Amino acid sequence: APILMSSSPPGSLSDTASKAVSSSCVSLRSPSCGEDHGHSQAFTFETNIFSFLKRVKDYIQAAKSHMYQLCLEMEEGLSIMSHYVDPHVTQREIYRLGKSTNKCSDKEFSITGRTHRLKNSLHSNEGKSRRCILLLGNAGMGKTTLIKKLCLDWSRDSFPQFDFVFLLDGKGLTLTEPVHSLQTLLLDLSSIAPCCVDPDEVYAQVLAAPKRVLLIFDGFDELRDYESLLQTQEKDCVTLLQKDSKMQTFTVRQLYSAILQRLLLPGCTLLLSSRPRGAGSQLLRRVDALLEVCGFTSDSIETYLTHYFTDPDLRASAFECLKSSSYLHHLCWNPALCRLACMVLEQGRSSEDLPRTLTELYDKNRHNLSKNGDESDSKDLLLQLCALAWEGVKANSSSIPRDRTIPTKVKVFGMGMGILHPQNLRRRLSNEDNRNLEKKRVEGQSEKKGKDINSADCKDLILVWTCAFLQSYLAAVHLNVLDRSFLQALPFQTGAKCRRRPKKEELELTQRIVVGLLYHKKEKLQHLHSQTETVFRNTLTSRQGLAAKHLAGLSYSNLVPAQVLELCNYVYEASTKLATQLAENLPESLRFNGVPFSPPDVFAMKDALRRGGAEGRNFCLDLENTGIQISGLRALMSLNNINSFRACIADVISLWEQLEQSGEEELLQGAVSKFHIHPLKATQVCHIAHLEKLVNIHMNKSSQLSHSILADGVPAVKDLHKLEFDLEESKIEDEGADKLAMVLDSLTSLEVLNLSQNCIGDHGVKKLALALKDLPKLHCLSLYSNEISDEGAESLAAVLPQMPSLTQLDVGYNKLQGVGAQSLALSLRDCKKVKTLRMWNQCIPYGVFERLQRQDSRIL
Ligand SMILES: Nc1ncnc2c1ncn2[C@@H]1O[C@H](COP(=O)(O)OP(=O)(O)OP(=O)(O)O)[C@@H](O)[C@H]1O
Repeated sequence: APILMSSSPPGSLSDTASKAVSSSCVSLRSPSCGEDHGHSQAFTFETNIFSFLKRVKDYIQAAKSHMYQLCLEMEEGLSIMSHYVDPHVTQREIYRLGKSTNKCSDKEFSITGRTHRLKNSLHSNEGKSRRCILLLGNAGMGKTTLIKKLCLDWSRDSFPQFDFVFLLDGKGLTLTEPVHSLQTLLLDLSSIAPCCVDPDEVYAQVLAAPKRVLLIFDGFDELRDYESLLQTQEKDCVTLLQKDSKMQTFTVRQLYSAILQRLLLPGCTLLLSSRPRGAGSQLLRRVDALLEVCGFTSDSIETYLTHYFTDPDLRASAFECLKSSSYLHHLCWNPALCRLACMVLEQGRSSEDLPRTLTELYDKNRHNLSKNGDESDSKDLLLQLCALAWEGVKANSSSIPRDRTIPTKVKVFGMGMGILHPQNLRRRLSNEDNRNLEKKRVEGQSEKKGKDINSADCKDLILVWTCAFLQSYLAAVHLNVLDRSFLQALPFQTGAKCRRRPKKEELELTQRIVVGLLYHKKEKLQHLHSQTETVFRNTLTSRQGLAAKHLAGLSYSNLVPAQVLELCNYVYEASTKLATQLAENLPESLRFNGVPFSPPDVFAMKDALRRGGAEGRNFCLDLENTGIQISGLRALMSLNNINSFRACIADVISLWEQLEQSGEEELLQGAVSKFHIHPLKATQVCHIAHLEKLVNIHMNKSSQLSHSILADGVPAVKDLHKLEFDLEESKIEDEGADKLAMVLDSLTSLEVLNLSQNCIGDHGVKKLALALKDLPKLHCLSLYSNEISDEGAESLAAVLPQMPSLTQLDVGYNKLQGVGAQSLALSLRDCKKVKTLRMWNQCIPYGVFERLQRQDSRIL
């Protein structure tokens, strides 16, 4: 709820409705009208307003109850009311990469690691309007569910700031006919809009107060899907749209595009959901807040299980099983996989029989699928679906193209098995339909799907794969069983140029599962195969050989960190043999900075590192900006072949605190001595506070950590040679400089300090100057482009001779004038070691700088 709470002040429809009609009120009262006449006209008008208001209000009420019904169900058989668990949502920062340029290059904006893992970060920025919110999350992480919950809450009056909520689906783009207007888009295509008695009136109200409208775009698979909508439109189309948005001559694409470009309904609030892959620089430039659904924590998994298993015995055994199967437990971080794990646990399997990989998790599930119906018939239908699934993965599509003809039998089978789901893109439900829907719900019936897909409305129905994981699994079965182009299933196949581009999620999953299927439960695959047992086995063996050879031939030094992580997941899915091969080849220094780490990623990584350890290998890990959980850090630190590591300072401190509390001395010892922060580049304001906290521990000033292991200080602090403050969107200013000055004297190894472009003024530089003389090794100091004037320059000049190692000082582009420049130059005479002093700026009077430079050539 807080996502939207602060975005606009609460109001009521009556306020805005009266505002909406007030302009027409003026035009209705003609000045030529006589008194009496005017009175009676005003009377009719007021009656009109009342009925107008009533009709719009009725529509809103109907929309709410309709939405309530449609959003109650998370997926078939699971109700939000009973099964919803609050997912972990974090706020991320969007920032510019190159701050000194004005160019808007594609790379200028990037989504970087999580800035903070605060659950309530959504409360921040109170009062700042958030007109466009982007919700990111991988497949199955719960974006749609979160949106449904939000809609459900609106239907129960939890968002008084919005009179209207419309939900638009990315799949709507498959409707290509130019027959829509903004009005029909909102009132007919919004998947949660009810039937409307008087669309014109409702639409007028929407236009009159767009600030009270929330428009949600869901079902866009990747950021790049939005990106193509943001490309500029043809001029004519824009003019037409702005002139008359009621004309039914536009395509859904044109309308979506105009809304996203803020040409239509510019004042409304937009909530967009997407998977994080694909470039999104244009979109990110337009976004005010960026949220990420990070799935379930251990606690939420427990809550989910408690809701799922109502029988106490089953629940207890499910908890027990999950505890014993570490990887399965880690997979449950993804809500869709958590649900699947529960379905497997429901079968009351013994711990040994639980899935150990993603492939096995789906394998167990497929086994249920193929039980139904006539064996050979269902096998054939399943294989046809598998082929379709692979087509979709290749085309990066989570639905079956509308022009793709498929035998009805396959459709019905797919829907019956819960593999495909029919989605109606145009909801023109009559009141009668609504009543029927309600009746069915009350009676607990679900719609008869086989009939649905063949009904007259078929052209508006689209078949969607119910789950990305399942689609990938089926595609993998296809590649393994039928497809001759098995080679496509090997990772990192594409040419050097495409290599660095992030792979589509389904393709990555498919590749993992293909290799998983090669090694696990071969009998099950053979069941789908038409070859003889010997031929089948030979094919498998030769493919295993191909996979091993392919991995052996990879050039590990050319892989980007995300690919190294992908490989770890890949081999974990496959076999011990491949895993050992990987462990031998892993680079010693593993820099994952900026690569998101989920709990299963940590598990697979740990497995690979552990195997490396068995081969006598040691590793250095960089886990900054990976969003790794503290439990994940702890798991990796429990390995004894990690030489050094770095991660978010605040998280590492929390880990130390946990280890001290639990009395795990050995682990604490390792986590302290192996941690390093050099070179440190602070990019966010919170990093200053983190450093301060670390230095306080180093100085034994922390109340939380008092262990004897820390008595000699923190090696990471002692070994910091280079410190840079390159804050995005923000500056450290005098306040930050003040804080920094307090910790500087602990950084005894510091050689390079870069504080350029940080709005530091005289006050800040005075404090810094006092601390700088205590840094025995500092040889390079940059205060380039700050706000230091003569006073600050003088305080710097005063300490310069006391800085024994300084060789380079940069105070260029500040505000010092002749006096400051002269003091610095004078002081320079006593600093034999200094090689360069940069101090030019346009405030230094003409001639002064030149004279100083002539006197001392070190001045630049
Ligand atoms: N908060 C939640 N509480 C309980 N179950 C959840 C929650 N979020 C998701 N799920 C389960 O996971 C399934 C998948 O979630 P959802 O469809 O919302 O994911 P998504 O992020 O929209 O994925 P995709 O990108 O593939 O569309 C849901 O059908 C539901 O069973």
